[in-house]
Amino acid sequence: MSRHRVKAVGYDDDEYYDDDGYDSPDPEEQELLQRTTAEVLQKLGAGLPSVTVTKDEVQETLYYYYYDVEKSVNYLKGKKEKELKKQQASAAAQKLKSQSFAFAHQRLDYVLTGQPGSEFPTPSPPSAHFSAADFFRDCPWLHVPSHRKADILVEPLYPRLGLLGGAPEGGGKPSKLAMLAAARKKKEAQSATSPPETASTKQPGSEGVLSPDPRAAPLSLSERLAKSKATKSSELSSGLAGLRRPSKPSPSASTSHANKPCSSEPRDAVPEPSKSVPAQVPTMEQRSETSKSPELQPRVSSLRTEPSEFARVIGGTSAGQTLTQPSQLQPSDLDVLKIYGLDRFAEQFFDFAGPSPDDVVLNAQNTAKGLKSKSAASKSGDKKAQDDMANGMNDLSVQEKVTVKSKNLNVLDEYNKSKRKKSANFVVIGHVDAGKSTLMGRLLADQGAIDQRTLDKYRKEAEKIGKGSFALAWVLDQGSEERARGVTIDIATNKFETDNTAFTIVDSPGHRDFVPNMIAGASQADFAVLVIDSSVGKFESGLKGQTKEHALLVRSMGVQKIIVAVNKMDAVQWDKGRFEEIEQQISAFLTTAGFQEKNISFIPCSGVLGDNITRRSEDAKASWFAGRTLIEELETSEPCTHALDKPLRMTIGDVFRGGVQNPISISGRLDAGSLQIGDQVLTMPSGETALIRSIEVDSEPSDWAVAGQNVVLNLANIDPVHLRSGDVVCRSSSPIPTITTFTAKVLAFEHLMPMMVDVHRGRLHVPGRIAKLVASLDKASGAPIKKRPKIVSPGTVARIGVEMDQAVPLEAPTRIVLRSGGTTVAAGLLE
Ligand SMILES: Nc1nc2c(ncn2[C@@H]2O[C@H](COP(=O)(O)OP(=O)(O)OP(=O)(O)O)[C@@H](O)[C@H]2O)c(=O)[nH]1
Repeated sequence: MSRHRVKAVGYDDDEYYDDDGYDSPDPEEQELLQRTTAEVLQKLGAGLPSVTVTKDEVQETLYYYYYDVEKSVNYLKGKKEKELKKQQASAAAQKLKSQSFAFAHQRLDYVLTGQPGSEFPTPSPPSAHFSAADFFRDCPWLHVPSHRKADILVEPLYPRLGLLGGAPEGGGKPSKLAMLAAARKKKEAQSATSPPETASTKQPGSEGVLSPDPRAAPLSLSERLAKSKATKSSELSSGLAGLRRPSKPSPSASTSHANKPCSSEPRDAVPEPSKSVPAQVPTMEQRSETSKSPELQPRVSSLRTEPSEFARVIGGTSAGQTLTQPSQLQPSDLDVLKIYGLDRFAEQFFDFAGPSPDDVVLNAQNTAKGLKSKSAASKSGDKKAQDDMANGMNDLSVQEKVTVKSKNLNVLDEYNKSKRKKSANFVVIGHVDAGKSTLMGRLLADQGAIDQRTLDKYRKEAEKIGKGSFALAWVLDQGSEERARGVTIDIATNKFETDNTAFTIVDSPGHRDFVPNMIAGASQADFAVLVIDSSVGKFESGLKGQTKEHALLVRSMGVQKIIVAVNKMDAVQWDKGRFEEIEQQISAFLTTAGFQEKNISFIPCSGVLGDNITRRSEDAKASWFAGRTLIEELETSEPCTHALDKPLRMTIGDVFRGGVQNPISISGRLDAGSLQIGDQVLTMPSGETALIRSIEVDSEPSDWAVAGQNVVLNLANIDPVHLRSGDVVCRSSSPIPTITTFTAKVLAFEHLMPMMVDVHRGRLHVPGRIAKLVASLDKASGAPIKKRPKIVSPGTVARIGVEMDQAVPLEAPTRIVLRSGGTTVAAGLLE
């Protein structure tokens, strides 16, 4: 019959089940089933009204209990009660879940938008207890024995309150700084437009003035504190009223605040969830609109931590005032901070748009001193500064082009027509301390190029540092190090004029360490003045030193005329024999070095005394000398002829910044060609072009310049980074080539072989190497004597191949000097 019973009798399933699956009950049994079903339902309906039991369930139970009504009712009752409890539990859990979600939603909504009319929600206690311990019960790693737990101190995420962030719990008396600031405020208020203090306004024992309003009567600090307590509590009561449910005003708001005037916003100020919180999440547009809502601001501001008394004193807000500045934080920032409970500190600590605490203090101090507040200045000036900067940036233009109108002169015609004096450069060379600078100082002084007053000043200053004998040398040695050491370091140029000639002196250093500078000076010279110290022993040491080297160098650089000033003759009592001895030795050497006898002249002189410089010596011991004085000898020296009609070449001696009119200037001597104002020139090796804005020739403004003249060119339309000493100015139509290798005919000063050398040309010097010895040459004819020698001995003329590490502007026939290890090894002509 039934499955239950059929199974009990042990029938096989295959035998039991017919095709339709079930056997159908007989009518008698059906009647019993109907009757008992009705009974069960009747009984269940009385006991469990809310529980719905289906007819099938009842019949199934009756069938199970052999139509026993009592058993079936009990079973069904128990079952339904269990189900009911289960349903209730799950409903409670669902309700809690939805409540939590709604609360989070409300908080988020409140934080993001600050909906007007909404109140900050507080979660209601959950109806069902949720135990985290139960939830993690099966997590064994959480059950750490207490003896194994480490003591870990976790620093708070936010700074502790105090000072400007609000006074600590319990208030406390104001700090010294607060008192000091209060005193300053008092001074400020007294000096401001407030009415003079009367007996009625002045409170006995007042310690300071805390009135933010200069028109208001000043209050003492104690009054201020008292007022702060009262106003704050009332303000909080009223301010928070809108945030709480009217039916449940928090009594703690008034009491706790009254007791803690400086404490931060109490937690109990946070209202409970309100039904007025809209369930619908507003759109972003709505949020931004509502966040700007003015009526919301007091609510937002009232959520902030109240400033401390010190902050109020410094900031000038009264106790009744709350921080009503709109938040500088974005709602999203606050949202994140709220998660960590930092929201109430956020606006204080991250409000960078407002004045910092330091600014507040400084502003207060400045205000007391009558200075302009930094914040005020910055606020008002910020926009202006930004605008100025933007405009300034727009105004800036690297490509600012200057146009200068050229007069289109025929410069050579102008030169020929001009009555300008011939100009001559001479370089002063010789061993260190031979007296070169002193001699030139004397020359300049005697020629009136330097006034007596300046000389006296130099003398005084030189005596002060124990170098009185160098006073004349200071005319040329202008550098502080040069003066302190009594040694010339770099070349110095100075000018003086005679009736016929404008002379430029190039005083070079005698010390061997500064030979490169001497080479730069020699490259600008038409002729040379070799100064020799005639003192006993000094002449001899000079010969071994730089006397010969300098003479050789100037000759190698193309100087043909040389005047030998046998100096310090006073030190040898104008000994004629000494003079003749020196003359003989030097003459022999110079001739060997390539100077013609007719181009060599000797003058016995004394730079210190000025004998035979510009005037004949009056010393009787010097009466044996009947030759020319130095100035007479200079006058007879013809400057070199220069290639005026050749392409423009000018080696830059110096680059300097002038004034506003002439920001970039270069100086040097024109080696070849000519130029005029308005010319476009090319600088090499940079390859940059520049416009000639103006020209100075021998310190005089000029429209043009020709080869041989010392000029200052004021340039435009070029960045100074493209200009360096040693660079060459030329024209784009005939640029000077830049090369890395060359062949040169040189006179060897030392043994030459394939070796590392420095290549010097004027101010320019670059590292390189002698790559090959092509041939040694006959001195007179220049014909090769020996091809590919392994070594070239000193005094030999040779043709060599040189490679340089970088490309430099060089062209034949340029004079070059090769140095190695601090000595000059060769000098000659680039072929
Ligand atoms: N007795 C005497 N001393 C002189 C004479 N000329 C220069 N001196 C001294 O020689 C010293 C050196 O003089 P400087 O003019 O500095 O010599 P210098 O050749 O220019 O020296 P450097 O440029 O450093 O190589 C100084 O103490 C001068 O006073 C001179 O005619 N007679």
